[in-house]
Amino acid sequence: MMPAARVQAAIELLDSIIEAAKREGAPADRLISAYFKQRRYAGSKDRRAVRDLVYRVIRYCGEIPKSGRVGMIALALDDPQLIPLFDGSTHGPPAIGKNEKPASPGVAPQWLTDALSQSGVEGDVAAGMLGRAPLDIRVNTLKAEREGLELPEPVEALEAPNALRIAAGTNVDQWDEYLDGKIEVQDHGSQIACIAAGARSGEMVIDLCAGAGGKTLSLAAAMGNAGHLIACDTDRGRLSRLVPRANRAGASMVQTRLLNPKEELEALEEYTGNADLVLVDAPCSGTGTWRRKPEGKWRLTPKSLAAYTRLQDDLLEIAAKLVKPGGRIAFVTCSLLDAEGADRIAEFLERNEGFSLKTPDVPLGIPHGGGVRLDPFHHGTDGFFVAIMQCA
Ligand SMILES: C[S@@+](CC[C@H](N)C(=O)[O-])C[C@H]1O[C@@H](n2cnc3c(N)ncnc32)[C@H](O)[C@@H]1O
Repeated sequence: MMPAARVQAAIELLDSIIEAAKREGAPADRLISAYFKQRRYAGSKDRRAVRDLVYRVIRYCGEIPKSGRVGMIALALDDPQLIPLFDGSTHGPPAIGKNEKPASPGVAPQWLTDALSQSGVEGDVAAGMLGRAPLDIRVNTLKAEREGLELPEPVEALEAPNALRIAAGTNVDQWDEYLDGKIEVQDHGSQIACIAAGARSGEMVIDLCAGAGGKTLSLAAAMGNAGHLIACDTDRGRLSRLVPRANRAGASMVQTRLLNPKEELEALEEYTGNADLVLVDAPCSGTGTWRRKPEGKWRLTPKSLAAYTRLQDDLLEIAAKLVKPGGRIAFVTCSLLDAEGADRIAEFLERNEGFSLKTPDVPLGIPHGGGVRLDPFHHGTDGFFVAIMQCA
């Protein structure tokens, strides 16, 4: 593909990403894969270049652009090398018209930048949310130790005791060490959140929102496979992906339980008042994961944010019923909005006088809103809020 054709392809893709963001359609990475499946003539360099342009525009524009073209024009005004590629050639975009209004640059739509700013996220910290994510792995201590583990590529040891960072884009899932379950892909921030939860051997632990088990496997390793670890979720597909991962990791202690929304406690009746630890890794807006899915800033609405916060409250109430006296709740969201962190905790503690905050014992993070916060700018991790509440 000629460079101008790549720009035009990126504009077309942006149009579909913008449409999908408005009507809760497919995420950008899926739309990009589908686009190239139908255009086999595009080689790997073309795909990489188009993808890169698409994500640069998404990162660059704050408000959702009116069209892919005005988004690309905004980027071109910031990167003049792109301007001559609006050349009107057969497969390229028409020249930029004098009256064409470019999309406005920014971190996120105004309502979200305001909410972030009220949560203490501004300037470099806010801009850092749209950087590029590294690739972090966790050494699975059920099968290996970080010290002395030989891996095919150079790695950097991080603060979490089993965390390593490697070059983004490395295909670790083809490494023997991955296939043997000695390593897992897990963001450093997610590893820190599990450390904060402090799961110990022999405990009764409920991972209430286990998904495909990213944190479950980390908890199983911390527990040395001893005790009880119940991985729950309302999403059958995600839970079913957890099972082979647990097998590969040798996490034989993990039991899964599929929940029905609004009937979670019925399914977990036998554990009521019995858990040493309930991890609530709650569904959230994902503002802390914009490095991986920057279009998330265009997909979120005040209404969907409010729905997340209601669900977070409900899940915390469920956790409060499961935990035993002296036990604890670890509340985690991958969000930097106080609405999904400090505010949820404050309201929970108001409703539940028997619980008190415990300072998370973690090697990284900034105390914030009763818990700790991690962010891409300060810590090079995804954005996370983690709080621990102990039952009297
Ligand atoms: C942030 S994700 C969990 C990620 C996972 N813990 C990990 O580390 O990979 C939140 C999960 O909550 C699940 N969920 C949504 N509503 C739920 C509910 N009412 N009860 C339990 N899980 C729920 C979602 O299906 C989703 O998998």
